[in-house]
Amino acid sequence: MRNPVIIALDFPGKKEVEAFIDPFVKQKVDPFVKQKVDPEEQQQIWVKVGMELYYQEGPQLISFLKEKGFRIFLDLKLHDIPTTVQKAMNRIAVLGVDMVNVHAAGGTEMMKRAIEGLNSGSPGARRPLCIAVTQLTSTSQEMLQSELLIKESMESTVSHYANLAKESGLDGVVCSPLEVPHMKAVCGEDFLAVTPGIRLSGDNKNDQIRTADPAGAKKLGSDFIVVGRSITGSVDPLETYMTIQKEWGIFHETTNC
Ligand SMILES: O=C(O)c1cc(=O)[nH]c(=O)n1[C@@H]1O[C@H](COP(=O)(O)O)[C@@H](O)[C@H]1O
Repeated sequence: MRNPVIIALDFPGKKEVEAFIDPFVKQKVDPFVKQKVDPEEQQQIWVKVGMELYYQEGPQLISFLKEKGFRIFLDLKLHDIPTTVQKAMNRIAVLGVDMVNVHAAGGTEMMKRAIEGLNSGSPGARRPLCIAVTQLTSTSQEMLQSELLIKESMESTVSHYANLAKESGLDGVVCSPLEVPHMKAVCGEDFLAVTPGIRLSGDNKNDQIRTADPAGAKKLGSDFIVVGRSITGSVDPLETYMTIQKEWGIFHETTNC
């Protein structure tokens, strides 16, 4: 079964989140919207809570979203010395979120200790998936070379960071859909590719550089797509979510449509 689209809740506070999720909750929308499916097969909607929202609302917002039945990717992109990251991950695990992330640039020791922190904070429970940001989707090949002084291609750099993440015991990486085939060839099909930088054709790219549309991301092998402004900034977010789910292929693999 495909993973549903992850909606990036990039809002300043809970008030805006409540207004946004209201139609989703009211219609009890699931990723197979408008299709009759066996309730057993229904999946929960995934949302991503990032720095802006979490720094404003804190752990209470996570409890609120969990009570509403959402699955949660807590995107705080940890990047610090290993001990600090381990201790922070122990606290994050206690929140009971489904997915968390670090920057692979923190190195293998930091990533291993992130997993240790998550394990120690999830006794008896399944630890959250932990993925590593390889290169932000706002970084261009030109920036990679001129600002970060990385001479390799974007694809090789992403795959190298992904390999370090795999060696450190992580579950996958964040990259753009464009690097997924190379990354999977290096790390294997089972190593997760979570890909932001998703735009519908005609959408403003804003600050994203390495982008693809949902169908393109599917073709390139992404496991999860993360979509923010294309949904949150649209006139009818629920309708746009459904359109993206369809392009992403949810219907295709679960119904006869
Ligand atoms: O880790 C992330 O989620 C992330 C990594 C990355 O390389 N690029 C990236 O855009 N993101 C996040 O994905 C979301 C993309 O939002 P939109 O550009 O509005 O679709 C934002 O919340 C970003 O913080």
